[in-house]
Amino acid sequence: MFTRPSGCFLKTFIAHGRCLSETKRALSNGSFVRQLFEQITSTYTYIIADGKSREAVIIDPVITTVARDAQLLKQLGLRLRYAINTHVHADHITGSGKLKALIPGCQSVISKVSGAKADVFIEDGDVITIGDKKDGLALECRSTPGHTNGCMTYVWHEGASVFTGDCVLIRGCGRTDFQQGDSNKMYKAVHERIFTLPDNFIVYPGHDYTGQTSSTIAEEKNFNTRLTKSREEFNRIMKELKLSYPLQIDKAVPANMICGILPEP
Ligand SMILES: N[C@@H](CCC(=O)N[C@@H](CSS)C(=O)NCC(=O)O)C(=O)O
Repeated sequence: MFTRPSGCFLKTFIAHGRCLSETKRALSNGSFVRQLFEQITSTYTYIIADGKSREAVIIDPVITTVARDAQLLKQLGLRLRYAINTHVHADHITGSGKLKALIPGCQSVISKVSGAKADVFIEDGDVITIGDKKDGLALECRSTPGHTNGCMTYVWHEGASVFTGDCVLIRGCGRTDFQQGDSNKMYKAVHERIFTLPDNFIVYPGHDYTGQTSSTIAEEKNFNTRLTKSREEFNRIMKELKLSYPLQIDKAVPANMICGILPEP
């Protein structure tokens, strides 16, 4: 049974006009989402905590901000169970390997399709649970290929929240021009697996380059500048994006295939 979420927005630290750490969704049972920002690659990391057990997961940690994240988990009295990646990132190295080394009991998670190393491999329809088996916190895994083949979107139904990684971004979407990128697959995945969620669900993206932090399904269904178009128009937009390659792509992709564990120099 789902409980009704009550909105609670608590800004904790602001730098350069951007909130670096913000509690977004908090439920009356103590469960919450904390959004954290990494400034070099404009990446969002999320801690999702189960209020009752104080167990937590982290989505898309970045290697350079692992110390910050580990300290916050400690301060909040949270036991990290899973470091989850939405996909094999091309712009930054994942922090999941480093978090595993720092926090005993933490396991890394990624989709099986990604081909990357991890402790736990997930597939479409799997549910990641923490806390009590019956009334703990549950994240549904939805395969949403297009940016990469192995992209997963995570749905926290009880918190009316969806973590879209580099699939749906606020008013935009992830690029589809490398790493098995495919705009047809992305369009289908978004319309069938993300835009079919209830309108009030909060969309938490993997990045934002314009200073925004979250959106909703209703907003993106109405105002997304790419995904509201026809499939043909969407394909044309994605083909003509002509973005330069991420600066760290050559070291990030190979490192992320092995959980962000860098070989000794
Ligand atoms: N300049 C950044 C890379 C920016 C970029 O390509 N972002 C990706 C997600 S990370 S692979 C993307 O999909 N962008 C979509 C868009 O429309 O901007 C860097 O050098 O790291």
